[in-house]
This record gives sequence, C-alpha cells and structure tokens, in this order.
Amino acid sequence: MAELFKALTVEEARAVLTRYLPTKKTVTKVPLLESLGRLLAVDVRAAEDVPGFDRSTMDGFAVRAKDTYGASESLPAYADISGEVLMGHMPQGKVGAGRAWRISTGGMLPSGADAVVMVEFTEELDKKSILITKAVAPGENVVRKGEDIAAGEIALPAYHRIRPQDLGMLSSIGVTEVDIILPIRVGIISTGDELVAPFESPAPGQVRDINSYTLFGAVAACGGVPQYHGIVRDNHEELRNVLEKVIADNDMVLLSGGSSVGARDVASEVIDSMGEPGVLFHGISIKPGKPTIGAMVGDKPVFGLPGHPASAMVVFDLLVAPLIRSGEYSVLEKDIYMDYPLQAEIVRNLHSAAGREDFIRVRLFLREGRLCADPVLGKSGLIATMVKADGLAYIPAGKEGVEAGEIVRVKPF
Ligand SMILES: Nc1nc2c(c(=O)[nH]1)N[C@H]1C(S)=C(S)[C@@H](COP(=O)(O)OP(=O)(O)OC[C@H]3O[C@@H](n4cnc5c(N)ncnc54)[C@H](O)[C@@H]3O)O[C@H]1N2
Ligand code: MOO
Repeated sequence: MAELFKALTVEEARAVLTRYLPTKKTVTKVPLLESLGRLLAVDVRAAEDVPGFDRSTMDGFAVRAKDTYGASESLPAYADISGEVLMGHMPQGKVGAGRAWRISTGGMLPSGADAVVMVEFTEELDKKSILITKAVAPGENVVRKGEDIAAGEIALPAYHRIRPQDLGMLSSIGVTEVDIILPIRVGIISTGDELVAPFESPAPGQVRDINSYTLFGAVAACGGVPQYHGIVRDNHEELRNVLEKVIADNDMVLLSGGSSVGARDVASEVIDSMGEPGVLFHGISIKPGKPTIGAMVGDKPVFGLPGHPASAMVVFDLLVAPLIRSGEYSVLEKDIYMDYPLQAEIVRNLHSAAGREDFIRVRLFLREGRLCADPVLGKSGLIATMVKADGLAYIPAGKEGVEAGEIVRVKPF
C-alpha cells in the first residue's frame, strides 16, 4: 500500500498507472449511424476510389484544356457543343478537338475532356456553339477519380474517435457497419455522511451531492458510459460492499470524498483491501486535487477523487479523461502541454508553491486582439468557480507563481 501523502508528480502518477493498466479492448460491430463518438477498433481502408470517376465541380462546359489556351474576352476561343452530360449517367461519346459538352456540377467528365469552363466564362452563340472567354488548365474545375480517397488508402485509423465528417467519409466508401471499441463503463460513487440526493432537502449540516453529477457528465463528455451508483456513508463495511459490486459491474470506478487524511476518510483503506495491486499512490503534488488516490483492483482502475467539487473535476481531467477518451491507456504518458493548446496573458499575479503544478480556473476574454485569462477566485469547494470558468490555466512545478502579463498555457472547457 502506498504511503499516505507521499505525493507523486502528475508525470509519476501517470507512469505508475500506465504500468498496471490493461491493454485489452472489447470490439463490437455497430450500424454506421450508431458509431458517432465511438473509437474505431481497426484501420478502415477504402475498397474503391472516391469519387469513382472524374467529376465537374462547376456548371459549364467540359473541354480539352489545350483548346482554350490563350482564350480571353478580347480573343475568345470557339467551340461546338457536341453533347450533354446527364447527372448520374456515364456520358456516351467523346469530347473531340474544338468541342464542348454541357455539364453540371457533379457530372461525370466525358472522355477526351480534362477541364471544365465555368458557364460565366462562355457566351452561347446559338444552341450549337459557344465562345470561351477564359482559358482553363488541365484538371481545372474537376475533382479527379480517387482524389477524395484512393482505393487501398486508410480512410480512418484505429483508435480514431468518429466525428460527423467521419460518418460522411465512411458512407462515401460504402461502410455501413463499423467495428468500434466498446466504450468504458465507469461506476461513480459519492461518499460522505453529509451528502443527500438532489431531490432531498438538506438538513442543517447536510449538502446535496454534486460530484456524482459533474463526474457523470464528465465521463459521458469523454465518450465513456457513466453508471450512477449513488451515495455511500463513511463506513468501511458499507463502502466495501458497494465497491465490490460497482467494480464487478464496470471497467473503472470513480469514488469521490474521503480521500484525505481525516478520521472518516476511509477510501484509501477500503480500496486497498479490494484486491491486488491495490493503492498505487495517495497524493499528487498539484493544486487543487492533492488528496487523490490511484489504484488498480485486478485490471480495473479505481480512483479516489478529492471531495471538493472543483478538485474532483480537475483530477478527472488530468488522470481519468485521457483514459476514457483514447481507449488506449498508453496516452497517459503524453506531454501535458498537448492538452493545453491555448496561450493567454494572465491578468493578475498568482502565487504558486515551487514543486507543485497548479491548475487555475480562468475566464477567457479578448483584449485588443490578445487572448487573456482572468483567474476565477474562490475555493475548490465551490462548484460556482467551475461554472464561471472557461478553462484551466497550467502553472508548471518549476514556477513560483506568475505575474500579470505573463503568458500561460490554457485548456478551454
Ligand atoms: N487537515 C487537512 N484537511 C484537508 C486537507 C489536508 O491536506 N489536510 N486537504 C483538503 C483538500 S485539498 C481537499 S480537496 C479535501 C479532500 O477531502 P476528501 O477527499 O477527504 O473529501 P471529504 O472530506 O469527504 O470532503 C471534502 C469536502 O467536499 C465535500 N464533498 C464531498 N463529496 C461531495 C459531493 N459528492 N458533492 C458535494 N460535495 C462533496 C464535503 O462535504 C467536504 O466539504 O480535504 C481538505 N481537507
Ligand atoms: O486539493 Mo484540494 O483539492 O486543493 O481542494
């Protein structure tokens, strides 16, 4: 069992978890329209070219580009109209020298033609002939066969999370069923004698449960399947019994509260007693979120998140979200800066102890075109601080605070 509050750095916590995390994934087939937001289990290759033929991207005339060379308004090129492309049909015939075929946007280019002149750059002399007032280069106003994706190419790689545009790509290559990784089921438990459900009226000394709800939303937002398991009292026996069932029913468990060092803080002892290897660390050198427990019970990660609502969300974001999102546990080793893509000017001085990574809730705004981050003041027990914030700013361990005007890295919510 890990020593109480021998705090690890985030990097160390990620590394120790990574050592124990399972690599297995469960794969299932779902209809294309049910795959949105899921992770692909395998590389998906295109079996055929898309488009399957050269297509016009404009309404106009299909021509041989070289017949238009030098054409201008003052010296137009002349062409005979020798055919018309019907949408959805293969043109019967060939575009010969000095000829043009009427074509609509999306129509199949007739053989012989290699470009399309937009209708705006033509003048119809009569039903049979046009003047072309602008030259086109070969391939102009045309999408080539296989230009969207070529037969044999990987359309989408394994572990890719399917977005709306990916549904379009899959439909274009005729994929109607998709192999996805089954989303991680995450059991959520709130602990505390003071907690009541949201539909209850809290008596003096009681508060409504917040963490089950924020964590439920956070799991779903990452593409996991949250399972609400309610409130458990600060009691060894009760927590053990609930935890046993929740671990059995899920791939991962999130407990919140009882992770500190108080007399009622039972989480660490109970988690450690559930099975090997047990608690891997208890305490991370971050603010907020120091009293965090990371454990594995068999091949299932179990996290004891701090009770303060903002702290629980910050730790979730740091350690839990990457696991759920990626479906591939090794991503925990990724550089933290990858997650903080924005650079913003902090607008107040902030203190931070050296040797501790700080995650500051910030409001974002633009000042004279520059992105600025204004820290949201308030304790980590206040959910309103998360509600008012637009993101988290990151202060690395090596820094003893930041001064107004300094650039910080920010992750938007
Ligand atoms: N002497 C010390 N006290 C505390 C320390 C410390 O280092 N020494 N750490 C503080 C920090 S930082 C945090 S964070 C909290 C962590 O506490 P626990 O994880 O043990 O959680 P609890 O004591 O059960 O609760 C803390 C706080 O959060 C409220 N809470 C808990 N669960 C929920 C929930 N589901 N919904 C809403 N609010 C919740 C609870 O009522 C407490 O107010 O410990 C500090 N103390
Ligand atoms: O870590 Mo506590 O989480 O600072 O509020």
